[in-house]
Order: sequence, then structure tokens, then C-alpha cells
Amino acid sequence: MISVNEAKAILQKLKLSRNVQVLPISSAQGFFLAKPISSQLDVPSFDNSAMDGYAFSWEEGLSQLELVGEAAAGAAEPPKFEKGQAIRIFTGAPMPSGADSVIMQEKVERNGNNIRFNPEDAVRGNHVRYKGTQCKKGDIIAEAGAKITPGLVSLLASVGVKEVPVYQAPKVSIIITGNEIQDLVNELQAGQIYNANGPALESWLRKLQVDEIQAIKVPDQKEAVVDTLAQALDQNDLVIFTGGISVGDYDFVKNAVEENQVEQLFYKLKQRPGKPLYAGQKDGKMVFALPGNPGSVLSCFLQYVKPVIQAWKGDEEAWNHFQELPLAHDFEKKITLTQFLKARIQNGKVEVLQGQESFNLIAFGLASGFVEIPEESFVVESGTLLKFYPW
Ligand SMILES: Nc1nc2c(c(=O)[nH]1)N[C@H]1C(S)=C(S)[C@@H](COP(=O)(O)OP(=O)(O)OC[C@H]3O[C@@H](n4cnc5c(N)ncnc54)[C@H](O)[C@@H]3O)O[C@H]1N2
Ligand code: MOO
Repeated sequence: MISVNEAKAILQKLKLSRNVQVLPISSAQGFFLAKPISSQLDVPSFDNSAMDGYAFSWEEGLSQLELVGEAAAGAAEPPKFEKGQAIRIFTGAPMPSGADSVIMQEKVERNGNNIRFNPEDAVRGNHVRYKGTQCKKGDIIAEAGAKITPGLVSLLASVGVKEVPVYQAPKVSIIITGNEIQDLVNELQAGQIYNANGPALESWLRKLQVDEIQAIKVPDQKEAVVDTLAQALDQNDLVIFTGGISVGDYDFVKNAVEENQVEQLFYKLKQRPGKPLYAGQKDGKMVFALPGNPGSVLSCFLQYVKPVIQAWKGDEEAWNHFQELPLAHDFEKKITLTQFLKARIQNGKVEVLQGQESFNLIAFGLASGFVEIPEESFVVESGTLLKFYPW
């Protein structure tokens, strides 16, 4: 058995073969740029007003102006004006030729076509957004590796970029083992349970922008498990088994990876839940076998599979998506393994929830993630900083 940290170090070193796809910016949220992006234009592309007010040409001691026209946002050609005159202007409207300053309407007393103001409020160059102050055509506005966030989407749109090259998410196959597992659409027969792992993994994968998902149920028969893995490896980048990886007479996943010549990266970790976790690799593709209890599936997915998927997508911070938060109460760990506990954050502190058995899902109704109690910690005092992995 190896430790949690040793297992993570093995996975972090993996070379993953990435493909690039081009996506419209509004569908690219959560992906990572495969190339730097440059601006298509000078932004702003014309000098414009930052306020609703009056545009004029600044002179020392000005205190009144005559209004001779109006420039609204979207106007192609703002009206002309001369010395001693001003143009009524609105936020985002192009500056009239020759105007260099805007005075806000709140600072002005208007009487018909005349405006008066305190000369101190008419500041030279005020409230003008000049062409190219955000960026110039050709400037790099986002580096390769940047995450597509709503903020970046806004920037991309502002500089005229409609679509972006991003790393593809892997194609994933979920293989659910277990003769007792029944789909939600069917009635449970004696000895059967509902498939909790399949829907949980699918929702996790969708959250990670994986949209090519194959979900297969396989009976506990050796040939069936071996053949299903062969097919899944053929058609996908990543295969996730749930169940069948322990030592029971009907656990055939270990046989399946061996017979398919998958190279083992590790099997069995010093952790609970999920001790019999398996990871392997074949021709740049990956296989994870998550121990079947749903608590173990979700904990192992969050700790090991999710970072690998994120790394596949080009996330340089894939292994750092945790927070260090204080524990809300004392906790005693009774096992000599790293423990991942269903937990929630309340008032900025981590509260370990009741019902930690890996078959017991009731705490998942409250949990906002898992907290890690390190292998070497046994008595953990309230206030101790612990790693919290949110979902
Ligand atoms: N002699 C030993 N027995 C077990 C060990 C061990 O070290 N020695 N490890 C235990 C631990 S820890 C776990 S975790 C499980 C893992 O076993 P498997 O991966 O082979 O999982 P299964 O036996 O197939 O299933 C375990 C449990 O989970 C339920 N399950 C499975 N799939 C689903 C699903 N899709 N949805 C809901 N529930 C599921 C299944 O019915 C079992 O109750 O092994 C222990 N045994
Ligand atoms: O480690 Mo198992 O995942 O407790 O049920």
C-alpha cells in the first residue's frame, strides 16, 4: 500500500495526450486556452464619453458654454462645434471632433441652450475614454493556459474574439459493475439496490465539461468485464470502473485490467474510504477502478480522477483545488490511514458530519465536500487548519 501523497505524485507526473478544439466563447466556460489570444481591435475603438454630460474643448477659466448639438451612444458622426460651444453627450457616445473633456451633468446648471458651471469642475481631459486605452489591435489579452471564466468571456467579446482554441476534455467511459445494481427506471427486485454511482459520476463529469460520456453496466462475469474494458479503452480516453475491485470471488476488475495489458500505477492506498483504489495506464489512456461503496466512489473521484481530468483539460492548478480551513470542533481519528470525511463549511469553519460509513449517503445531503485528516494525525483540535476539498 502507498500513501495518498505518493499516489497523487504518481498521477501528477503522467503525460496526457491533449487535443485542441475550437469553441464559441459562450460555450467555453471552464475550459483552458490552448494558445494565447490577441485583440482583434483597438479597444475602445474610438474616443468616447465615460459620463452623461457635456463635451467641450478645454480652456483656462471656462465657466459657461452654448449647447449646439447632441451625441448619443451609437451615433456614427457626432455633431461639430466651435470654441465656446458644447455638445450634449451620453455615456459611450463618440467624442465630437476637437472635444477633449466632458463635464458631468450633475455639475452643470442648464438654462435653455446655455450651461454654467464652476471652472474647477471643468477638468481638462476628464471623463473621456480614449481609443486603445484598454488594448491595441494585436496585443495579447489572454495567455495560453488561462481558464475561460465569465470575466474572460467578457474581455474576449470586447476585443472581437468569437471563438477560442481550448484543450478538449477526455472522453470518459463509466463502467458500473455489480449484479445487484438496478437502474432508477426499473423497480427494485429482491437483493437489488439503485445505481447511486452512475448518476453521481455523470453529474461530476458534466460539471467538469466532459460531455462525451459512455455509461455501461456490466454483470459480475469475468469475460464480460474483460470485454467491456477492451471496448471502453478502444473508444475513450479515460475509463472509470465502480465496484468489483476488491478481493471477493465476483470482483473481476483486477483480472480485466491485467488481461487488457493495462500498466498498473498503484493499487490499494492508505486511506479510508477507498482503500482498494486502482489506477493504471495504457497507450496514454487511463483506467481508474473506484471501490464500489458510493462514499468511496465520490471521495476517490474528487481526490484522484477529478485532478487528472482537469490536468487533461490543461488546468495548471489541477492538483491545488482545496482550501485550508479551521476545524469547527475536536476530532479523534481512530485509524492509521488518511481519512476523507464528508463535511460542510459553516461560518468559515469545517464541520465533520455524522454518518461517515462509505455506504451511508445521508450526509451527502448536507456535505459541501470532503475534509482530509492526514495519516499521521490522530487527535485533531478545534481550530486546526485542514485541507477541505469542495465540490
Ligand atoms: N475482505 C475484504 N473485503 C473488502 C475489503 C477488503 O479490503 N477486504 N475492502 C472493503 C472496502 S473498503 C470496499 S470500499 C469495498 C470495495 O469493493 P468493490 O470495489 O469490489 O465494490 P463492490 O463489492 O462491488 O461494492 C461495494 C459496495 O458498494 C455497493 N455498490 C457498488 N456499486 C454501486 C452503485 N453503482 N451504486 C450504489 N452502490 C453500489 C455494493 O452493493 C456494495 O455494497 O470492499 C470491501 N470489502
Ligand atoms: O474504504 Mo471502503 O471505501 O470504506 O468502503
